[in-house]
Amino acid sequence: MLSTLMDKIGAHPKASSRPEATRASPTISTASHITADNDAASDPQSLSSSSTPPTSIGDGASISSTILKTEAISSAPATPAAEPRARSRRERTSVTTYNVKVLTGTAVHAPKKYCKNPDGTPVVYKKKERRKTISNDMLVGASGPANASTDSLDENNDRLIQDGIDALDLQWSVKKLSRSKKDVASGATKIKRELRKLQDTPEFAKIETEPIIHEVWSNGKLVVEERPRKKKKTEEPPQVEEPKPEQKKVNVKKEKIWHSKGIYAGQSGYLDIFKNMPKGTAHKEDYGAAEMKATRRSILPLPQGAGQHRFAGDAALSWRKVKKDLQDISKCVCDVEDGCDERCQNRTMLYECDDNNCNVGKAACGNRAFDELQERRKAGGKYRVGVEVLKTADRGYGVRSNRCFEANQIIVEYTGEIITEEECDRRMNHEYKNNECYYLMSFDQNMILDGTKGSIARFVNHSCKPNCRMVKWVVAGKPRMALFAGDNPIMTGDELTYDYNFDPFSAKNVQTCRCGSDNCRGVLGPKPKDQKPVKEAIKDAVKATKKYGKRKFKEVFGVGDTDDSDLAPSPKKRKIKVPTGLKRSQSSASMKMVAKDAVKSVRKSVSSQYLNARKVVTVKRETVTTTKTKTKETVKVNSMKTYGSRRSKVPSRRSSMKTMTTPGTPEKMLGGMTAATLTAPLDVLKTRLQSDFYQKQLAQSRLAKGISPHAHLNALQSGLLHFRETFQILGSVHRVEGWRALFKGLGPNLVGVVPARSINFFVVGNGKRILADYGNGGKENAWVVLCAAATAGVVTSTVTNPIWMIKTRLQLDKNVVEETGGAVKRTYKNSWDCIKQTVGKEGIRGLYKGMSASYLGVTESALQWVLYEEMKKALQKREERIVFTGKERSVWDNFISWTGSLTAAGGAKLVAALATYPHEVARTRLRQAPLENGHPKYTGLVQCFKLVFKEEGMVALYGGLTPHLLRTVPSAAIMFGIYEGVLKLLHAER
Ligand SMILES: C[S@@+](CC[C@H](N)C(=O)[O-])C[C@H]1O[C@@H](n2cnc3c(N)ncnc32)[C@H](O)[C@@H]1O
Repeated sequence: MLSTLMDKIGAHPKASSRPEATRASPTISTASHITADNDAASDPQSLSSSSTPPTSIGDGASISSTILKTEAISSAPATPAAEPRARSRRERTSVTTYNVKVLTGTAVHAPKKYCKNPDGTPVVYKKKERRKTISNDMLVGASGPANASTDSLDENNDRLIQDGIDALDLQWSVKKLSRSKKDVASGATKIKRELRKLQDTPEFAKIETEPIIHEVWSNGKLVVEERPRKKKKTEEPPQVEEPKPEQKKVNVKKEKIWHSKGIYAGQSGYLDIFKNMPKGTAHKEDYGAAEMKATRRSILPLPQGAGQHRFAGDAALSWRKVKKDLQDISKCVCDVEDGCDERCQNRTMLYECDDNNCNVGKAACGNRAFDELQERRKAGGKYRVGVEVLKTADRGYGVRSNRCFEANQIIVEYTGEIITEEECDRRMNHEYKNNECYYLMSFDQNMILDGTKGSIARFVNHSCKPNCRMVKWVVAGKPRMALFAGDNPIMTGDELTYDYNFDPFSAKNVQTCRCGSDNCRGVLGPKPKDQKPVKEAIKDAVKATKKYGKRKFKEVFGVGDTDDSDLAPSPKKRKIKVPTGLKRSQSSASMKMVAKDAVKSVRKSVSSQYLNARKVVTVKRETVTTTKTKTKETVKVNSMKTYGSRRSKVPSRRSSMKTMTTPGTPEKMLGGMTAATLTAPLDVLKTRLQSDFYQKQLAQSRLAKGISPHAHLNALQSGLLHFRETFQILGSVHRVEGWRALFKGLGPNLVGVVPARSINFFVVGNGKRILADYGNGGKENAWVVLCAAATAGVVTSTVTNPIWMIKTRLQLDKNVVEETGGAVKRTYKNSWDCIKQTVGKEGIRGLYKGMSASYLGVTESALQWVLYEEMKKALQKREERIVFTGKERSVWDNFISWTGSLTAAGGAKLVAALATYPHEVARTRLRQAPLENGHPKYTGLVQCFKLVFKEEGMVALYGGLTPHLLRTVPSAAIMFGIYEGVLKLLHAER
């Protein structure tokens, strides 16, 4: 405005050079306001023209913006006419002064017309006085002219002050202000202290202290730009930083402690199980010390997989990926109207439809259960998930629904870690060795699905009348397992169950079923076979399989193993428990084997293989009850105890393992002693045939009879001759020495068999565990078994060699028997005499003769153990195949089942003996210790082998093989047979 005015009056020297009019023009006007006050004396004209209160937005803004003022000031050079001289800082601060004047109504502009002397001449202020205060300006002025009309001046002053008060929006009136006319006249205006205080505040002056640096108006709108960054004070040349020595970051990972077992293992979210329980319902004894600690402290639930299986250990490496092109070989042929219903080939084959194999597309397809489940999970919420864990009265934990499910609707996926059998074994022996319940289920490709860190589905219990079923599907080429509602809908609160179709494999593993249904089978066992008629769906499936070649019929359903009630055939589920007690002595390999076979069979179907030692132990402890009801009651009490307290007196799996490896159980002893007694004559014969005395006698007899020596015969002839001679000697011993001679050395044999067998079992059993634990990461493989067996052989030989030494000498005693007047004179009267004579003549070392050969014989027992394990596995697999296929057991099957162990034991011994026999001959000769020219003939193991081979040929190194085989093979068979038989009897009773 000022500039415009100046333009008009021609006071602006370079009007044309002024920057183009913008919204900043009010700035200029403001600047004019600023100058107005201070230059009032020098330029009252300009002051009067520019001292109107702000009336426009621009003005207002200008008043309230110091920045604009600052800008205006800084832009002063562009409008030199508006600022004839440089203003001092002091002047700029006068803005406040101006505003106060305006506000109080004492501003110079307003009273100009009044500030005249009564004669009409303008009042001339003394500069010094004027600078005192605003009021003083007026007051000084007012007191100036002596002839002023005091009344009119008072009136004017009052009005001016009232104007100011009004401008301030204060609820004051001039009259109320304690100001007397006298005061006014004397220039001592008393403005309230508060008002005076306010005068110097920016708020009072409506000045915004917060700087608005960039304020741009465009098209009538305010555009606020971002504040520019502060400039660096001084721009320093970029410093070349010296490379710092790399500090290695030590990643100190805080190790979390997870629940590895119990209800919260694997669940998402930390829960305090006692928190929300009504008072009195949380019993510590129900949960066990570990769980209590875990929930009370910061132990977290195990991380739950995102609904997917996870590979653990080497499993991922061994997993065969299904080739995409193979699985997507064909699409279903459904119509949109069908919506992939029961007739959908994918559905029949338990393949979930997806974009690759579905003909109708997602919107119309009704065969995307896992997809539906995923959507539900994604949406989240307790009720969409729909399941929760409950604690049952007598079956441990269980799962119930907390929403309704339609018939056949997917409920929850069974997820967990996919592990190899070896890993499974390791976990069983290490991580879970103290656990009472295992959640291991046979899965696919010989792998095990370990649900311990898996989904809640692992808690689903068995029922003989289930409301759900567990089905394995192939989803996008991967096997997945889920619990589906049965043929009826499920209501909120129902406990979810499915038929485990549990195969206990052995009577001792049978668990009592407590499902409480009217058709309860009484035990957790397989479905009765007559309940499984072949269904139309299976036939369809067979057709479909043939047609589409996706999965073999057996792979999908298992042979004839379907549930009548199932629309989609229910695959067979199998549960196997840990063999306990002495059975364990067959090593955990048999458990592994069971798992393995189950897995293989389950490739056909779903197999659930829960290994539950707790129940086994419970069942084992039960007393024999005659009626089913009574059994149930007994079991209930026992198992409730077991469930009730994890610290119950019921032996844990660990203790059962101890039993398994403890030596000296009656079964073993009885087996070993019976075998030794029955085969004693063969043992005598073998020893004699191994000795050089008998070999010499036989050679002489052959010479006398004109029979060619073995060296001149072919293998067959030599074998036949060997047999004939063997049985001739057997007859002659009986004839010449009497039947008692056939049992020479039985005493030490019976004495020795107990410690020998016990030590062997003990060392093998514990050796395997120790070697696996400390040398093979907990895995028990063939090498572990071999090393354990070798160690057992060395220990057993060392401890028992004196016994066998005495036995051998007693058996060979015949060669020094002399007939003297009808009386039989023998070298040794009995075992004790033999010991005395041996120690007396040869010292204690005499008792350890032949020990080097015995050590060599360790190879035989090691080989025997390994072979036996392998054969047992093969037999077990056979058994499983029979059970899984559900075929009728033939006589042959039963025969194999009963004689399998005998055959395995005998077979293993046969092969091992044939492979290592020469050490037996060397051992007998070293123990026999014949003299030649008054010196021991055989001085060491190698010398013995060489000499026998040189003097008598290779055949002599196999002397006594026939009776040895005749004895050891049946002996091994009898021993294991009696051992297994006694076990069967004992457990059948239990
Ligand atoms: C996979 S677990 C199920 C969850 C288990 N109840 C728990 O507490 O962890 C399987 C075990 O639960 C027990 N169980 C399940 N259903 C049962 C039933 N109907 N009767 C008796 N015990 C059952 C058996 O001990 C079985 O070995």
